[in-house]
Amino acid sequence: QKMSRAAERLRLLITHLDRPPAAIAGASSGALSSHSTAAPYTFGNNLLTPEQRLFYEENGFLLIKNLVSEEDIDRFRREFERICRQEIKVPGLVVMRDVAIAKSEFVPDQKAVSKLQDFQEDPELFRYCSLPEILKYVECFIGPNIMAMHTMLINKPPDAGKKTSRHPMHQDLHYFPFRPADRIVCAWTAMEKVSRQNGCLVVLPGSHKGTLQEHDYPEWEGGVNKMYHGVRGYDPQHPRVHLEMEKGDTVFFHPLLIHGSGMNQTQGFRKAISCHYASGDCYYIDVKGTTQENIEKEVKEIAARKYAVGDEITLKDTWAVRGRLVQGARISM
Ligand SMILES: CC(C)CC(=O)SCCNC(=O)CCNC(=O)[C@H](O)C(C)(C)COP(=O)(O)OP(=O)(O)OC[C@H]1O[C@@H](n2cnc3c(N)ncnc32)[C@H](O)[C@@H]1OP(=O)(O)O
Ligand SMILES: Nc1ncnc2c1ncn2[C@@H]1O[C@H](COP(=O)(O)OP(=O)(O)OP(=O)(O)O)[C@@H](O)[C@H]1O
Ligand SMILES: O=C(O)CCC(=O)C(=O)O
Ligand SMILES: [Fe+2]
Ligand SMILES: [Mg+2]
Repeated sequence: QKMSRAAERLRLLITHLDRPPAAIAGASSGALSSHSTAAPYTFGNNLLTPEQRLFYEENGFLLIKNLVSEEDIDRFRREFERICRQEIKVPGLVVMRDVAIAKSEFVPDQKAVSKLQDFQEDPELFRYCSLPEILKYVECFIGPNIMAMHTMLINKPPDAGKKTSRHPMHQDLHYFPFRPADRIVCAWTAMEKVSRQNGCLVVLPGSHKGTLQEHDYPEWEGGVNKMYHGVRGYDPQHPRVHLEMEKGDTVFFHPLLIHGSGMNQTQGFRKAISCHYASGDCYYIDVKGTTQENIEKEVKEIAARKYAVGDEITLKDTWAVRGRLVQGARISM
């Protein structure tokens, strides 16, 4: 059988150097030595086609059409609405409002909620993180031991006129005190059609091959949401790709991939659900003295207020309590 060009290129890239998942399950140090092979960002386990694998290696993301069923998405949407109406209370859940309305009167309605974070204690929403169709792809990027570390349901509101619905270009690794980066992946599923009009994801292809950059609040006149840091000195000339997606389409992306989302110029609330996964054999790092110190400071301030704890809480603690094993073994996380 004749190989496609992508398959041939990939074969040349990974000859003799591939890491079969079986070998990794028993030898975690091998799994963790990132960039030790010519195809460092993926595992060859026969799910990804050579074209898909090469695409992720080169671009740092992979879009899979129609991965999550309409029925599941409708269930997540109904659960989200129940939470907004305050019919259920979920331990640990963060309900975020857009900065443009943060100081106005609260109404228990989805119009007041721009994002849910940390829904790991909500069985219905957390079902997303354990969906077999998601996990089989996650395994291609981070191996068989899988922790769900960070969960979000984003309800990007119609822009209130100050462009605060934008999410500045950033690398998710800025928020994570664990490594290696190559054993972390985000799954992001569109809960409805997302387009440039309602603020789809925007990515800089190939940026995952760079290093973690300095992040800070962008200097935006209309205001910026809490913790929405952007890469410093963002170059608007860099080629961007807008990821327009249909309901159920899912993009997997690397935590160093620079991405953001534009303004929502429609009257609808643009919904997506996502989970960041890390390998169970990742390890925590101390971010002191690194570019991540500024976000650590903010996280600690919020944790101190929310849980009335002092400086003894570490950034690592805030992650270790939220992480949930969804497949394989929890080794060092
Ligand atoms: C990879 C991944 C991690 C990347 C990302 O997700 S980047 C974004 C990360 N975002 C987050 O982690 C969410 C952070 N947000 C939160 O923790 C919460 O929404 C809070 C900002 C703490 C507000 O929650 P809560 O304290 O329950 O709300 P309150 O209504 O009592 O407001 C307290 C003070 O915060 C202000 N506030 C609320 N929402 C926002 C906002 N969106 N942007 C900026 N400031 C905000 C609010 O005005 C109030 O301020 P003061 O009255 O104390 O001056
Ligand atoms: N100074 C900046 N720093 C960081 N990110 C930025 C900056 N300016 C814009 N962005 C981000 O770049 C991405 C694209 O922004 P933009 O507002 O152009 O959206 P868009 O979807 O391309 O809209 P349009 O169709 O109007 O061009 C968004 O993620 C936005 O938040
Ligand atoms: O859904 C979006 O707008 C992007 C959110 C995002 O990138 C994030 O919260 O890290
Ligand atoms: Fe992000
Ligand atoms: Mg624009």
